[in-house]
Amino acid sequence: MAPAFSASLKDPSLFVEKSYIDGQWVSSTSNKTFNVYNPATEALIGTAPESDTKDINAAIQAAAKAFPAWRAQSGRQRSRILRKFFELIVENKEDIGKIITAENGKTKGDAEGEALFSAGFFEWFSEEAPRIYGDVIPHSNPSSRTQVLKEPIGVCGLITPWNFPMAMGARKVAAALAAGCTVVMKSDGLTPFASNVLAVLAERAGVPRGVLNVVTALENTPSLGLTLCESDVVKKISFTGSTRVGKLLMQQSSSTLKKLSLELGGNAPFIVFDDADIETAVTAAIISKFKVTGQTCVCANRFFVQEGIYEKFTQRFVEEMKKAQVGDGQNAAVTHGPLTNGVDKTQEHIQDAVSKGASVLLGGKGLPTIGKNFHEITILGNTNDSMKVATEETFGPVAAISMFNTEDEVVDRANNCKVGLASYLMTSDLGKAHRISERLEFGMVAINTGVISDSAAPFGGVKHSGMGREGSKYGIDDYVNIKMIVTGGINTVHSSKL
Ligand SMILES: NC(=O)c1ccc[n+]([C@@H]2O[C@H](COP(=O)([O-])OP(=O)(O)OC[C@H]3O[C@@H](n4cnc5c(N)ncnc54)[C@H](O)[C@@H]3O)[C@@H](O)[C@H]2O)c1
Ligand SMILES: O=CCCC(=O)O
Repeated sequence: MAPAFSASLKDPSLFVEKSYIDGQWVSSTSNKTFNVYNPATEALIGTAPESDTKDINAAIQAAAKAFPAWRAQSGRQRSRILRKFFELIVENKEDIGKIITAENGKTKGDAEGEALFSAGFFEWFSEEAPRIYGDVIPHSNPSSRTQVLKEPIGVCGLITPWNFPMAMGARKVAAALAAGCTVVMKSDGLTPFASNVLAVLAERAGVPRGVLNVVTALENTPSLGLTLCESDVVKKISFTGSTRVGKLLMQQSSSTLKKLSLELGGNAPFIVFDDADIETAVTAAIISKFKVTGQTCVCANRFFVQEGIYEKFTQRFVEEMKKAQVGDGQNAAVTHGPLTNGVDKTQEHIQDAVSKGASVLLGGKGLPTIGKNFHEITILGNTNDSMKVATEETFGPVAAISMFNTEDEVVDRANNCKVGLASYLMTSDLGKAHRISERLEFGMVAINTGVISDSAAPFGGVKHSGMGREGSKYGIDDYVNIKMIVTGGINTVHSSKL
């Protein structure tokens, strides 16, 4: 028998094959489980409970029971716990990285980077927790006073994806806990174990029982999502994933009129103007397109390169990406791991583009000799806006490059999509950078960089990319209700004049 995966960890207790409900590690009451496989080796990593509606209802009840005491703690008290949480993630980053690589496939560097990215949200929100200020507003009537309080919403249902199995949960949990909310997190069935590490470390950091509950499921995911949406006890849903599922959750939440945060799909334009610094543009393109082998929601999807720089940019981009090494993310020499689940869509998009006239400048094929989830790093030239690489998010390692001539043309083409999450523009002209940024219909614009995310920056989209913001000083707003208190009958004549 192969040694258990947990034996490869410095601290095997970080790897737990259960759900975490009301401070206990539990199986599903149905006793059903599902298997989790390494996308690189296809080896079984472990099994997790196939939780059902009874299990998630137990988690909802636990979160409701824990809410009054958690909200009653001061922001400073919650801050100390969140700070400890941050420190524990940093201390355990190597083991966390190993778990992320095993279940998601991303490389060691990306996986440990994700651990630190996750830790950053706990650090940031530990600093925000004591500063959830209200307001005092001058009333129109001189004998009245108006105060505004920001109060925690209550129990929150968090649904997270597989592409950042720890960080997308951390982004939500840290903000929710800082605000004084309690949570039920439904992790992704492909990647449940890094989410479970959050529960292990929450307990060690001193998060009281019931405040954070983590429920695992694969096939039962839709029914658990429905239960969270339809529960009157759950006051808010925060979801990261596709636009299709985000819309479904919004519909399902209408009967209980929940507050929603939806971080959904993107179709990011990456615009390179003639006056761009070529090396800056190539470096940014590599990061934004091929991070996690093209599986991030902020990955560049459509490259628009101005006529005068098209050949030079394309040639340098291809030259650099030829150095990429695709393989098992555990291997230190590997720069790009397998796809967690997107080889078919990647192939479909390439074939569609080629059939409509695109040229393959690099890669183009799957890599079944390494494993069914591997795909070559691919760059396509001469793409156009009718191809699937332009109309849909590929979520795979394909850079689709097309040429443009004028500012107006590129702004129109970039905005010509239903979604609006991330966008990138490369130029040395400051005026143009501002002008174009203001015309782009996207929640986020990156100028001369391929790195868009930071715990201090508001992350989120417009149009069909969703609503709400995560991280930053705005991130808390998604987890509080505003309460107004008006006091009347205040005698405005000072006592000395009475
Ligand atoms: N905006 C962001 O921050 C962000 C981050 C990561 C991924 N994404 C988007 O997610 C998509 C890729 O992920 P995917 O295809 O796995 O997305 P998906 O929407 O199918 O899955 C995301 C999560 O939703 C869960 N889910 C699926 N059906 C559900 C249902 N009926 N009820 C409740 N939960 C359900 C899945 O188990 C998973 O945990 C891309 O479009 C990407 O852009 C967005
Ligand atoms: O994939 C979604 C989030 C990725 C990021 O914040 O960089």
